Amino acid sequence: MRIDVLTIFPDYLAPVREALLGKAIERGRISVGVHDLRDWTHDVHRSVDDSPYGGGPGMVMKPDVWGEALDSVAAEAAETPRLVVPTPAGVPFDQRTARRWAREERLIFACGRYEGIDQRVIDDAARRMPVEEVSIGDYVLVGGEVAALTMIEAVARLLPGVLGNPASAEQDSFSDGLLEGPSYTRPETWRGLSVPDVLRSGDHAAVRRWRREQGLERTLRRRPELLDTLPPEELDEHDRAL
Ligand SMILES: NCc1ccc(-c2ccccc2)nc1
Repeated sequence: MRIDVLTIFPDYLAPVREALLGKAIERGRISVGVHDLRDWTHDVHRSVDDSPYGGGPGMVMKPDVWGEALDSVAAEAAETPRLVVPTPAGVPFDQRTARRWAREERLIFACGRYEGIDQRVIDDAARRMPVEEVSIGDYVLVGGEVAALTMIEAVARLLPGVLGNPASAEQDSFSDGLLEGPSYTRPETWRGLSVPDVLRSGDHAAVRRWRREQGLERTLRRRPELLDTLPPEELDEHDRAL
């Protein structure tokens, strides 16, 4: 998969080259291009924003600069990219979306700053490629870079050869629609707290049952709404009895 990021703060994306994702890039599992939007300005001040039509606080990012930048980055490879625009006004990002995007050949993340990007940039891009305006939560950041980094990590970890142990991607929270239960490791007792006996019993069926019950109880307590969207076959009568 090729991922491109357009931003006026390219250094904000430096963490993508660290640790696990950095290894995946070195191994060629993904390639990540980070581009400075100002490279597509033509004025001496390299300006990327202007005052909003209709008045109001803050500035809006200029369509002409974004249009040229997106045309140029999209043309860098043959495949039609999917354009992702992080915004507080977007559709909520979730694990389903991460799994869907993990099947894409190319993603481009357009990181806005200020009050956001002139809407015509998105409308024009949608004539040539799929575009998704996506939110990672109901809060406002100062720009889209942190959101892009978050979504890049959520997608990249699902790609073959990125995670050391692919099984953990299958078993992590949300993979079966439930939250993950608690985890434990040595020592067996720590500050007077002991590991649940079942996990040391060697009874793998019992461990599986216990972990599912823990996930269900945690989901019921912390995110009951997730149970509404669970496919009916996901919950057997034992689960429902909890
Ligand atoms: N859903 C989180 C999120 C995503 C993007 C932004 C943002 C803020 C300012 C300018 C451009 C994007 N804020 C919050």
